[in-house]
Amino acid sequence: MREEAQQQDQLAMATAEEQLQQLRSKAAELLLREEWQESVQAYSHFITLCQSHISNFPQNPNPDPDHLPKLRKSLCLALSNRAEARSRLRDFAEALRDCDRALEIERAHFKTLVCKGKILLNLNRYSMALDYFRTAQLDPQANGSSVDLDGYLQKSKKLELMSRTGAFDLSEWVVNGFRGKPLEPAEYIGAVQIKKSEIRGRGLFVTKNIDAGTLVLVTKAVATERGIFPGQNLDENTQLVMWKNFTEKVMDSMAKCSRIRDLISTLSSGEDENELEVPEINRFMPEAEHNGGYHNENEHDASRMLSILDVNSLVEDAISSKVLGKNNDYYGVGLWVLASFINHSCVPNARRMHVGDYVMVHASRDVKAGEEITFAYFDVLSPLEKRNESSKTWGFRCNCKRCKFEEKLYSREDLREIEMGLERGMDAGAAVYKLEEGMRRWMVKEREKGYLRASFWEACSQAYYSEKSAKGWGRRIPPMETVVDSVVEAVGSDERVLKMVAEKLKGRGGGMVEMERAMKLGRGVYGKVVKKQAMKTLLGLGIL
Ligand SMILES: C[S@@+](CC[C@H](N)C(=O)[O-])C[C@H]1O[C@@H](n2cnc3c(N)ncnc32)[C@H](O)[C@@H]1O
Repeated sequence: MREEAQQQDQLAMATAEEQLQQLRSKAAELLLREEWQESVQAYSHFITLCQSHISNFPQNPNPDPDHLPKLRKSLCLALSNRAEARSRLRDFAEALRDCDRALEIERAHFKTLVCKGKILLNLNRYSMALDYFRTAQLDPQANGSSVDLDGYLQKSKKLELMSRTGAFDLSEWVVNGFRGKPLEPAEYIGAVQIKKSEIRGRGLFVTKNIDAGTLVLVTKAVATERGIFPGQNLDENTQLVMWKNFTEKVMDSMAKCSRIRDLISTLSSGEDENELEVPEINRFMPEAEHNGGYHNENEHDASRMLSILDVNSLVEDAISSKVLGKNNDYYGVGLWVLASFINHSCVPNARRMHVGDYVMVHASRDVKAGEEITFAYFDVLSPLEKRNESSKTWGFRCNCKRCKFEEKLYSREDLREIEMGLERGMDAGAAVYKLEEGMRRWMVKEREKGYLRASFWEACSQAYYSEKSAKGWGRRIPPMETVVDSVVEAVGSDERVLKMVAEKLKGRGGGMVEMERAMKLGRGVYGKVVKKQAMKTLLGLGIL
């Protein structure tokens, strides 16, 4: 009778064994076929069964002494493979959990170490990724493995260095006419902190003096949505579809990652902005420990999320940004969390450059320690009234110092006369002359002259573009360089100002001073990530 029971037990074990085998082969096959979702399901089934075998082992001891270690090994490999499949589905949080469980079973499991390293690289946690690749390299399997471990090691070292120093260089890509892949940037946070802003709510501030072109931050989008539309012709329906896709992508990233949920929860939804908490900058560091502590589901109800996206999403190709090497018909929208703390100002001091899914924010002029970093949400080389209209469409009334200054001055009849004159076709040189005269009468300070010249940029550029007009007005209007320097001092470098200076330089030739002015303006527009020779190529000054 006892023998019979034993035989039945053995039969049951053999059947269970077979079932495990079959499940494992099926999951492995799905993984090989890159059917990630199905493979996750099959591995989950296998893992549950395997775990129940392990926990029932004391009641059903197997005569094979290696049975338990074999089960544990299979479980470790299954967890590792499920992590791989989950990471391909970009479900990094669950994939990391699987890696950690596999490493609990086998501390130096080669495949899991590599998988965890790759996931950490994807999450921009470069130094942690480096640690895992280094540990994997110690494994004897590393030599015979098909994994390009050296490649991963080099990549994480390079990214770790870039993330620590901000030493990015896009020059090669620029010089090669944007052929091939641009450099893959690392996330980087320069000398900045988040503080209460006099403009509104919170803002980003520099903690030390920086010069034009210095990188302030590089951060990866939570999600982007892009398309090519001939003539940038996006009808309302297309816009709606893009927006819907974009919001779905953001929601998906939030569902998968508690860190993203936590960071998005710091953003403004446009309500009571002055009362919002001021988060520590460390919270946004890619290597920051995340305690997964965000739990309030209500905070992220759909309507609040839509408001957050409405207030904080950025269009890639905008007035204060540059997407190098893009097609003219390109349109892209995205959410970059840390960049969302940057307020608008009509005297902005920063611009951004979009490379892949990353945004690089850099100073567009020299900035002093303690100053707030701002960029232009809309065109600031335009008069007050036009800027007021633009800020209205953004849902706020601009609270910057230039607007306050110009509002006070706006009651002046003679200022309005110049505007009306220009509308009626007044000669641009005459308008510039009247403006300069007016500024003397109104006792406008040197610094503030740049504000008004930026407001009348259209007239200024016409007056200086045409040699005839510039010569005709001779000494009655200031030299172009004076106007350019004061406008750039006020609103930072701008492509239109740079183009004018570069064209004059090409036309008349120029000395060291002129070239240095053009290069500094170039650094303000493109950032120091484009070095001197590449900058000359961009400005078409290669032959000078
Ligand atoms: C992307 S957020 C900027 C960060 C925001 N201040 C915060 O505390 O999260 C954009 C919002 O900031 C405010 N804002 C930005 N620039 C402004 C300006 N120049 N004047 C008034 N409000 C501004 C507006 O409420 C706008 O909707």
